[in-house]
Amino acid sequence: APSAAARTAPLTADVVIVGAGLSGLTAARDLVAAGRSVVVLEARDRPGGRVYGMPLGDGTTNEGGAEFIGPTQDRIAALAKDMGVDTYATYNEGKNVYYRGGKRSLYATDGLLGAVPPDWGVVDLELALLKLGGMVKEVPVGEPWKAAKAEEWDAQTFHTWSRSNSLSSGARFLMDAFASSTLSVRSQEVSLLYLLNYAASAGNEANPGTIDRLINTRGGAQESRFVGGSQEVPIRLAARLGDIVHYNAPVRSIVTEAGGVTVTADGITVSAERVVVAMSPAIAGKIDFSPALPASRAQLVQRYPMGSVAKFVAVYDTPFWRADGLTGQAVADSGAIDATFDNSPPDGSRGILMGFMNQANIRKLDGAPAADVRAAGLDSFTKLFGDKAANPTLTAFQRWDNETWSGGGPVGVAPPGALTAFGPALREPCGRVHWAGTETSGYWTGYMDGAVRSGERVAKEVDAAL
Ligand SMILES: Cc1cc2nc3c(=O)[nH]c(=O)nc-3n(C[C@H](O)[C@H](O)[C@H](O)COP(=O)(O)OP(=O)(O)OC[C@H]3O[C@@H](n4cnc5c(N)ncnc54)[C@H](O)[C@@H]3O)c2cc1C
Repeated sequence: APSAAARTAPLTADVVIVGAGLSGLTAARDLVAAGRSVVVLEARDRPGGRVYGMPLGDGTTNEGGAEFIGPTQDRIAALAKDMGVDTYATYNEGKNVYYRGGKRSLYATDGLLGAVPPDWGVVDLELALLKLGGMVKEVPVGEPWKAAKAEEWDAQTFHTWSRSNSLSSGARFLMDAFASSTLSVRSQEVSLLYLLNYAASAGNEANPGTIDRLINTRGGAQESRFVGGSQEVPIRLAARLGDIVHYNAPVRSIVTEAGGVTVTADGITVSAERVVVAMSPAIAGKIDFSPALPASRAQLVQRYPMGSVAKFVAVYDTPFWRADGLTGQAVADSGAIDATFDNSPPDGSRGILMGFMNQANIRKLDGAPAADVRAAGLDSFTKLFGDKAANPTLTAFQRWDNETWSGGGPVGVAPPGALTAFGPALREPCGRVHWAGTETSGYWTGYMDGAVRSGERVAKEVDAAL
């Protein structure tokens, strides 16, 4: 930690980076490598932002925020490799659990069509997804507002589209579950164009994005995990950057004057040529800019809300569901948890179940005492995986919707009308102020990979401008 004197003396650098999440840290790495002097200001007392190892209470941690990495996520993969953080396969042997209308059933994950839930609505669903997949191909990655049908698609929610393109309650439930489990919003809250772009972005320069790559475990975004937890990546990167990263330094104002910018955080002021704001639009909206930002940017931040997400985990002596022939993955239409994964360590030396509490489910528990959250989480696990789930040795819980410096998660989600009118303001620099963060990425927007890509893009942008 910097000394008190260092914290009060004004600093000077070529570039100030606001935010030590993956996007800000990556930008810092590349700008330092380009020979620029950099100061990183981070509001929290730790690096990583939405990547966080939540304490289990016994000295170990489990992923409380971002967790998985999958194929075509090349930039986070390269960064992790550089940091010496290995990956291992997400546990995916056996059957998944489907819980709908009070009925629990099991389904295979390795069928001809992949993991298809046992619901009469799936035929209907597959037809709708086929149509959706065709539309995904028409979206220019990272510039959805340029799609030929952008206006039409941005004029409706995914809910509106899913109701006019399916008849069965099963297909509708599964499409809502798709929005909920990928974006942590209700389908009513998200623009169809945003969702299409999200799928278009689930790829790389050689492999166009697909809905399957977004939702799948095997072959998709949930395929692998990081040994030691995803937080190892930002922790090691921040350590490598050393004392240019200042913690407990929430930036309050950014003033642009003729010769440069002055960035003021609690206890520390930095003068620089350029500033990179590396966070979601909604959280960037808390910073006071002088002169005021152009209206398109000032209003974008009012139209890009974060999803509502939390993770609940329970620790058991063994991953007992594996012995029962289950992957530990489930989809549910009721209870506090609507999707689950096996979050056990690589050697399976103990069992850890993770449940997502998304959108309305987590809002119901707003302000609830810890004991009530625990009871609601264990009630879900028991319904899905049986009575053995009722008696964990430890539980832990991390909600994001009331985190001051995240405001929700996993990502900012555009409602109808936002992308077509304000989308370009996501990345367009405002004078000496540049923007990073996963929300600004073309490929894998919303993911760690998108955050890293955005840091790499902004570093080039700033280096060229200096
Ligand atoms: C529950 C959950 C599950 C997820 N699962 C996955 C997953 O499995 N795989 C995946 O790839 N991604 C996942 N994500 C998404 C992933 O976490 C993000 O895409 C990525 O971490 C975003 O990085 P970022 O740098 O863009 O933003 P952030 O991580 O939000 O970083 C922004 C940083 O800026 C700081 N900050 C904010 N305001 C200020 C200020 N005024 N002054 C100084 N500092 C400030 C914040 O504290 C933070 O450290 C998940 C996210 C959540 C919440």
